[in-house]
Amino acid sequence: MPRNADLERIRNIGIIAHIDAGKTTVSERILFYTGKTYKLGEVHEGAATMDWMEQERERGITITAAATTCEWRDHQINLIDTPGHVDFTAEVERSLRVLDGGVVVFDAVAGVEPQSETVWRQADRYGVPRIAFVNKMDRVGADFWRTVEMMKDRLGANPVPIQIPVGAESDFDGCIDLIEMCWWWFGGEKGDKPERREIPAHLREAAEQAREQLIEGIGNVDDQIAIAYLEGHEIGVHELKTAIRRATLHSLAQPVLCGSALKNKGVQLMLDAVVDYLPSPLDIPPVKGVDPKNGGEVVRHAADDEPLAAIAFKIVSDPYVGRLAYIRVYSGVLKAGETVLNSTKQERERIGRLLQMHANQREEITEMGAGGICAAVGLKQTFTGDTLCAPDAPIILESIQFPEPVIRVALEPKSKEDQDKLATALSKMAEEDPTFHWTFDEEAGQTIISGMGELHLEVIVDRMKREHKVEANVGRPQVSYREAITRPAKAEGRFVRQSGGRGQYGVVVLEVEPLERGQGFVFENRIVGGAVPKEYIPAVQQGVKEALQGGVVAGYPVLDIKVALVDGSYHPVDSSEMAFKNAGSIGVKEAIKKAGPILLEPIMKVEVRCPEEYFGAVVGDINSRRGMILGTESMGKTQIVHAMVPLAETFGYSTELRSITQGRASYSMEFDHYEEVPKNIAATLVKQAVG
Ligand SMILES: Nc1nc2c(ncn2[C@@H]2O[C@H](COP(=O)(O)OP(=O)(O)OP(=O)(O)O)[C@@H](O)[C@H]2O)c(=O)[nH]1
Repeated sequence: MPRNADLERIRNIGIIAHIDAGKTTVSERILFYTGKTYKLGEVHEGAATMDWMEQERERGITITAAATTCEWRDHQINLIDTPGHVDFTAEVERSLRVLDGGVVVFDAVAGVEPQSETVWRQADRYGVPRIAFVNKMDRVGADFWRTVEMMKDRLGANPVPIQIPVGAESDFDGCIDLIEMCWWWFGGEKGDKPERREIPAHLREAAEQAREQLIEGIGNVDDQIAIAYLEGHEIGVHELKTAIRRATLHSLAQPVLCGSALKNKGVQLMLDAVVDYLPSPLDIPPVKGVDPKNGGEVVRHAADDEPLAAIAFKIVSDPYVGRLAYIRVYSGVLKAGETVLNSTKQERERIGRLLQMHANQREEITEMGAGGICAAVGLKQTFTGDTLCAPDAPIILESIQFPEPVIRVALEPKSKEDQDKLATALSKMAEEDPTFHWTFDEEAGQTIISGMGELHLEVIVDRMKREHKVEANVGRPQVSYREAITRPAKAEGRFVRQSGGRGQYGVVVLEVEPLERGQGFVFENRIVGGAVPKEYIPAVQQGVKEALQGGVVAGYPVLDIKVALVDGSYHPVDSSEMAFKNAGSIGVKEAIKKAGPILLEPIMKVEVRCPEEYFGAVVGDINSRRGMILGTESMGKTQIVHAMVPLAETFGYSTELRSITQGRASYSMEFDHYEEVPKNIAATLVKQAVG
């Protein structure tokens, strides 16, 4: 049996956190203690097993989410490593889509950082139950309780510490378990010999108080504990653990643990908590989808005897086996050698081999049942987010939504040979990463790549050079502006050529109106009485859609617009799809011109942390970048600045920040929303576009 645990003994979890909080180190320790790796790799010396890609090793960041299987206390844990950097949101989104529970790792010195905030909100959206691990308790400035308070303030979470630290900073010496009321001390060279000890006398009172708080915290969200508490009953270990599990599964509370992954302290207790408090596939609601035949709702339970329903959540091109698709099975059994239906594409696909991935080895398996995660070789047409199901019981599961790229860079291959290799390389990378797009601009003879931020594209260019051996000149990063309209308008689009022979005839009347931000494009057919015959309506829609790719202000794509086809006329002989398509394009451009078109630019949410003495310089610099300060906070001697800054003004920010703070500040940045470009700047952009 590949999925060598009963369903209730499976945990599909992700380690999620801000960059540098220690996810990779924590994951490494997990694999060590669960016996899958025998050597502890030091992340930044490049030995870490999870970070297998070359740049990940060099940069010390985890870019690709890898699914890894390990065992703990007779439970199978499928560990999905997620990247911390916001430029890789797609990785986080897709992981959250298939996780059942999360371990959120915080740095005890930095507390709650912006990416933890973003991921926390994403996890809320997907209803993922969480436990928190306050890592780096050994660092100078580590503060367990401050991190717990920040979880309340910044995340609106309900953190309930189930441990308290013994000592802090260099004196950090294990954790007090508030449920069993004992001290866990981590002996052995690798912390692999935990020892259960009496709580030290000087911490007895603090532990009693913290246990009281824990019971109160759980009592606030759990009636059984509330009643036992009010009636003054002694609450037993089992009773308390079950109540914590209930509260965690319903996302009413988040158990908080502490430790130091680097110093090998606390990780085993965190694994215990994964088993004790995070959901099995049976604890999450049955998955829902639609029947592609009639659009009706279909529900699938996590059981092997239900029809197959699975989702492909990651495609990678693997150096050994080629195209590899990571798959989460929700119901039924996925079998090697069988044909399944890709219901998203309406294509049948044959599963070649199935693999279970461990950090440093892969195991060939014959099948994977409900609740499991594995990788399949041989799928040709399946992409991220596609549903795979039984051909006779089709279902389409909700796909994974990815944001549109906001930044782009032009590439010019150095030689003819590079030119040929470039397209192959970029196609491969775009297949793996849904937030990375590329196009070839015929007019300029340039290849344009676009993505979610400067770092995102830097990594792509790096991979292009190293993995695919393509040499290219890289242009300066450019903002992907958008266009939108500000008021409704109406216009006619005529495409009429009738001078001898068979002519062209298509006339449409279109109404446009602005939609709320994020709504994209909506087309409505309001023709009554056949002013435009039915068979030409898809052509009109197509013409409109193509025209929206290049707006009237400066040629950028038009967003958030509703276009209604309200009237028109046709000719019995001269009308054609081509004529109506052209009429649609002309009509929508005319309407947009009258609808107060504007240019929009991406605005980034920025958080900077710096020592007090640099606060003025940091704020001044943000102001000079058309930034808006949203607020500031202090945390000890560190100042935290929250701001919104247009993407166009953020290029090269890391270098500038380093120079004004002598390298003592850190920042994070992510796309937040689009806003109108100020008139004077828009005028320059328009001039550039025209000229
Ligand atoms: N002092 C201390 N340092 C730690 C601890 N855990 C991790 N680190 C260090 O923190 C740095 C970041 O750790 P990683 O494990 O790479 O963090 P990450 O969150 O995976 O980072 P990304 O992959 O870049 O998102 C490394 O230098 C680690 O050695 C800890 O418990 N204590």
